[in-house]
Amino acid sequence: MTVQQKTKKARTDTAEATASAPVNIAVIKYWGKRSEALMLPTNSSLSLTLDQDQLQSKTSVRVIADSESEDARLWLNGKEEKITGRVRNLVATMRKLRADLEAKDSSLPSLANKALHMASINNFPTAAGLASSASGLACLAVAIDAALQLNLPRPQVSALARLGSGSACRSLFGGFVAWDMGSKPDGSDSVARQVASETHWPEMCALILVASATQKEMPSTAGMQTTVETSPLLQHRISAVVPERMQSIEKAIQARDFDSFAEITMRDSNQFHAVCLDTFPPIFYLNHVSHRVISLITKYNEVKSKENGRKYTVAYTFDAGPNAVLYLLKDDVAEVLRLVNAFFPHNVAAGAASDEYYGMAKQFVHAPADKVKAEKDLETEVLKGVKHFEEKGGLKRIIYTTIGDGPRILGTGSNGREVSLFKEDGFPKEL
Ligand SMILES: Nc1ncnc2c1ncn2[C@@H]1O[C@H](COP(=O)(O)OP(=O)(O)OP(=O)(O)O)[C@@H](O)[C@H]1O
Ligand SMILES: C[C@@](O)(CCOP(=O)(O)OP(=O)(O)O)CC(=O)O
Repeated sequence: MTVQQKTKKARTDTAEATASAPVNIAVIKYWGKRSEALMLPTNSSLSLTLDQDQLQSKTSVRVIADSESEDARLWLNGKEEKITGRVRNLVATMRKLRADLEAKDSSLPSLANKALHMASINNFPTAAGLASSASGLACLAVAIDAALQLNLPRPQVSALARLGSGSACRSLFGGFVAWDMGSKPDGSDSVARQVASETHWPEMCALILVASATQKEMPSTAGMQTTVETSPLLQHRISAVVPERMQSIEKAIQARDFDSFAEITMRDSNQFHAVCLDTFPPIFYLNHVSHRVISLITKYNEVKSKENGRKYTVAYTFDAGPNAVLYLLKDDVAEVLRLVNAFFPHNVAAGAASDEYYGMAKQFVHAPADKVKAEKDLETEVLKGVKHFEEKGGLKRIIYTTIGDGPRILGTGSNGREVSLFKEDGFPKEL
């Protein structure tokens, strides 16, 4: 082998990258597209990026150097998946960007027309209303960008991730992220941007009450399409509600004004589910457990307000599924968690072991002795005011997390061997 051949081989061998990306949970919900082809929304939205140390997608992408074909293959959680039209589009668009670079500079390794292997894992339930498509597609776009050595700026990777799933464009940034709907027909002004970084409001955190970890009946894509076609309430939401809410919630975030943030968040979740009910035929994402969570939080906010003078201590929000995401400040987590426990007692015998059920939330479960009496009184007052207290049935798991950063490149080329999801032969490692 000549020196030149060796250099070329070494270069093409390193065309692999592994990335991780976070989940984001919206407080102003995206629901509806004005262009399916360009993945453009009917309204702006805003989300909080959750810490990827708790919830994350991890994806490796490898360019198969000695391949003759332009195959693209995807393994999700260890199983090969059929590639959807959207992922195909994402891959084709990114390959085209690489081909343009190679056409301009013939010294670049040829990566654009080689087979691409993609492997991804989620460390939480997939397609269960926990925004796996957001972290998953964001991660894929970041890993392809690195594997194809495109080095695109984050806003451009965000726009590419959007082709895979709308909400994914927000997972490209940490902290508080807006997706401005834009108005141009080509979608060039429909972009995500960071409103405030993950360090802006360090007290903000989230408790996710998992009511179901199974796949939902109506996927978001199909659900929102039917809503756009049939719901008059959606039109009102788009024109008269969201524009004002986007401005108000951005202001609340900048000012760290939890009362305003919480009220807008809960109202927007309520309206999103009202729009689902206004869809014909109707879509139901909330279940009885979700309704019980709403009653509990509403009562708790009311009782707590007399004590701390704040209008709201906790804000709930629900995506396209029954799981509740509670946004609250760190100092209130322990009390809220113990209240949730009193309302939804965790039955170790019937469910997951305690560690699995609570995860990181376990640190908050036991009340310090000096708080026991005060908390018991508050608990009694809240619980006596909430209906359905005696009912059985409850939560599958509780996840405690904070606000986190955007995607991370975990390794590239031969420096990424240890973190890679691939074996030497370019096929996924056993999980
Ligand atoms: N890590 C991943 N890599 C690539 N694609 C993924 C990944 N995780 C999820 N997906 C894709 O996203 C789909 C799930 O999206 P869906 O919108 O149905 O659920 P969700 O994102 O969990 O819920 P929601 O967006 O309503 O909160 C999966 O079937 C898969 O096609
Ligand atoms: C309820 C939501 O979570 C809907 C998310 O929808 P998706 O982004 O999953 O839909 P597609 O763009 O069709 O892939 C609200 C939100 O995240 O803003």
